[in-house]
Amino acid sequence: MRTKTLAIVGCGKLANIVAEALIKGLLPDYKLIGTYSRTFEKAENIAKKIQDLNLNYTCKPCHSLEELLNLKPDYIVETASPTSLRELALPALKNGSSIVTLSIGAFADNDFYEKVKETATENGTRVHLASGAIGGFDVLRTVSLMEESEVTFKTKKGPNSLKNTEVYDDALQTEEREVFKGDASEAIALFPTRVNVAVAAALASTGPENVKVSINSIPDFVGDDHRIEIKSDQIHAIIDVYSKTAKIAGWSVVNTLRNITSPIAF
Ligand SMILES: NC(=O)C1=CN([C@@H]2O[C@H](COP(=O)(O)OP(=O)(O)OC[C@H]3O[C@@H](n4cnc5c(N)ncnc54)[C@H](OP(=O)(O)O)[C@@H]3O)[C@@H](O)[C@H]2O)C=CC1
Ligand SMILES: O=C([O-])CC(=O)C(=O)O
Repeated sequence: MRTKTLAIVGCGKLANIVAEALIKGLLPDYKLIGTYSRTFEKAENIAKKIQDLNLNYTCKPCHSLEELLNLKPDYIVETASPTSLRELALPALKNGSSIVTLSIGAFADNDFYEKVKETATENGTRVHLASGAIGGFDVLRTVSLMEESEVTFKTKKGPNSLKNTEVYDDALQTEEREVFKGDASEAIALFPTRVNVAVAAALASTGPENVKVSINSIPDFVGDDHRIEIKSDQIHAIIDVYSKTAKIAGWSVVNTLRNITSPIAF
């Protein structure tokens, strides 16, 4: 398979996991040719790590999305935010770049989701939703094809990860509480960068307005636990993923990129 060119948008913690995996040789089918982040130095940091390898290509830190798109990467890894995905998806897909994204919450907006599908189809490009901090998209999608189902999504978080949201108050440090109950669209509207996983599970199954989401704050809880349950006439499946940190989400991008070029796809 021809080597694919790759670019990264949003050069924070998860992007660095992807870059380190590439440096370790885990993404042999890709050349990382460009980086872009709101803070230029962060794009430079990753680009420098690649340049220091003295490979036969250049990794360019970009000052704007437009500059990055001009590099015409085959794939763009988006590890910035749902707002960033909204900004880049259509221009990237029209530019001939497929996208691997973690900011799946942006697709809770059905009009945007449909426009993305249409644009990708028209331009022969694709959007890959990385599994992030959850998994089981295969079983969710398969059951949804088979028959009607009900899907619930229950998350446990520590109170500190809810700071700077409107549900946070200091009492959460000592008392367990359900801080949100609603559907996946309402959840991402309230927590724009914290429940991409709920929208991802919903898109893989019954849709953001049909998946019932519950978020529970537990004192001293470290990490996140996401429990997805799908029930239909024939199937009852539970996908429960605890992660101490969000690193699994960065690794899921590496896994997705490997799957794209692998002769055996999972
Ligand atoms: N699906 C999933 O399971 C998960 C999804 N996520 C998603 O992944 C994203 C990245 O997570 P993480 O790496 O931990 O976060 P970080 O904050 O460490 O990194 C995000 C980076 O993207 C940059 N950025 C933010 N907005 C924009 C923008 N509009 N244009 C360009 N750059 C931008 C940030 O700005 P700057 O350069 O100024 O620092 C920062 O460097 C999260 O926002 C979340 O949406 C996260 C965890 C799990
Ligand atoms: O890390 C997690 O558990 C989930 C997360 O941030 C997201 O879905 O945006």
